[in-house]
Amino acid sequence: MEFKGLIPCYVNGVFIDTGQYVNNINPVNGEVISQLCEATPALIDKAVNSATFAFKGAWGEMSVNQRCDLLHKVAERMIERQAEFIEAEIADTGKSLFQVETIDIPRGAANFNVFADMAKFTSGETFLTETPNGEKALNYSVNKPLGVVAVISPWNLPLLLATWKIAPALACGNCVILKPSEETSSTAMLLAQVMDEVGVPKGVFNLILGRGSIVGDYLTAHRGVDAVTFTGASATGQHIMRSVAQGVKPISFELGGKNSAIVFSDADLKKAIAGVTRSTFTNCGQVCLCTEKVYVHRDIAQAFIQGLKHSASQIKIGYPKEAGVFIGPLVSKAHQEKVLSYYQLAKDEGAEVIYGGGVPHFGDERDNGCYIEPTIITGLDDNARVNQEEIFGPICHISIFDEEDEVIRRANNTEYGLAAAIWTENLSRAHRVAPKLDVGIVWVNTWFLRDLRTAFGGVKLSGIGREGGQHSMRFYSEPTNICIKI
Ligand SMILES: NC(=O)c1ccc[n+]([C@@H]2O[C@H](COP(=O)([O-])OP(=O)(O)OC[C@H]3O[C@@H](n4cnc5c(N)ncnc54)[C@H](O)[C@@H]3O)[C@@H](O)[C@H]2O)c1
Ligand SMILES: N/C(=C\C=C\C=O)C(=O)O
Repeated sequence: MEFKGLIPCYVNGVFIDTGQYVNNINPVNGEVISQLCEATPALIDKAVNSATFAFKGAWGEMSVNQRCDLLHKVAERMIERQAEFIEAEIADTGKSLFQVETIDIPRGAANFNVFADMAKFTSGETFLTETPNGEKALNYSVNKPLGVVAVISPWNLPLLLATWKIAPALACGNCVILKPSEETSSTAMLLAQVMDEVGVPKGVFNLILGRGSIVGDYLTAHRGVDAVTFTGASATGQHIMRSVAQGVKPISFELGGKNSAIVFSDADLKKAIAGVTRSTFTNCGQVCLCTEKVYVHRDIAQAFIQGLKHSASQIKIGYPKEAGVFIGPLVSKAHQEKVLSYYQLAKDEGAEVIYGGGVPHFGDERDNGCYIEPTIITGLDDNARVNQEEIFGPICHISIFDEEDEVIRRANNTEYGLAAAIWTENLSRAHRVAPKLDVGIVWVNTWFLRDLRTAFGGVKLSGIGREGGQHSMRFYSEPTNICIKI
């Protein structure tokens, strides 16, 4: 069935035009490029029933090796079709070709390979028990899947963040219902096609599309959903927590951040400038791990600030496929307005704008898009709203510090706790400072360098739980301990 210009849902192995639509906008020029088919409550019920049936049937009866072989086939087919995935991701997000072909799509496929391998080597535990009164027993555990898992993903790294959850959930034997962001559903539809092509049994993977406040809400509260894994804003996470409370369902949350980069006087200045440029402006600042607060030691502050300003001025903004373009537009008009409101707030709060602060003028269709200038500001107090609230755009505030204990306290002065980056050539200092930062992830002399076996997630308003490696295996399964008297 051809869905010209439509992005259909995918339920129980069938692509479905629901007859109610949400526009999909190209953030480069503001034009409608397609329409996603918004799921109805009846279709969501059908998705939950199909997933439950598959969980108890074809998928539940499949061996780990058979399941994981299929997931490797999904990754293989995604790579075969990567050109289509690249086109779709760029159409929805406007992000640069460089980013999509080096991060978004390769990681989308890698997530399936890594967790398919991991599931084959994940075991239970065994204990031979001898009690004080001489009884003996064998204790062993078996890991069982949760059942039907709702995956709700954001618009900033659409394919990467959806498959970061789908892959381990399926590898552990669960069935999945994916609700991607209504801003970026195209690669999710391609993923459904790939699942269909490689023969993932119907009902194992389902795709329901539409607005989070309507479709997402109905899904998370659904009695037939056994667990929810969510990546998105902290406020949305709070709402979902209330929805799942009734059923006391397992939740895994990757939420917002207000991340610091700390540049010590003994940093390699060139590396630090390049690193903070990447950590602030990658994906137009739309990565939960991005830096929005920079603390630089007084001794190198002026050199660092001039260097970062020059580095920001070299960033090429433009069409996604234009040679040398590092960043494109923000994802939507609404998000552009949100980020611009923080640019204005910073000025109202008395910030000094070192670089940027507005909207680039192209003199063509891009002026109808959602572009924004990379921006560097300074001069605000740590407790200013701009230094406390997540902006999720290409902006950082630079503060100067003198002492190590001072900067640790200031970097921790936030309700979030996701990530931080430390720049220092003194590794004793790095090992001393990193554990004192109240975050889930610390990078030293690098940023966003990822080993998928490591714990990924945050504390405080940045999330609940960890995913990655065995952390994912543990979240997407439940152990049953069995005690046999000997
Ligand atoms: N910690 C991380 O790994 C991580 C990664 C990416 C984005 N984020 C955060 O996500 C935010 C930006 O992404 P966003 O705007 O898509 O977030 P969002 O919370 O608005 O939306 C995320 C997803 O939740 C859905 N949703 C919205 N309201 C819902 C509801 N009431 N019930 C169920 N689902 C609902 C949306 O449709 C979307 O699919 C930022 O705060 C960013 O920090 C965090
Ligand atoms: N979860 C991951 C990245 C999250 C990025 C947030 O925007 C990852 O790299 O696995």
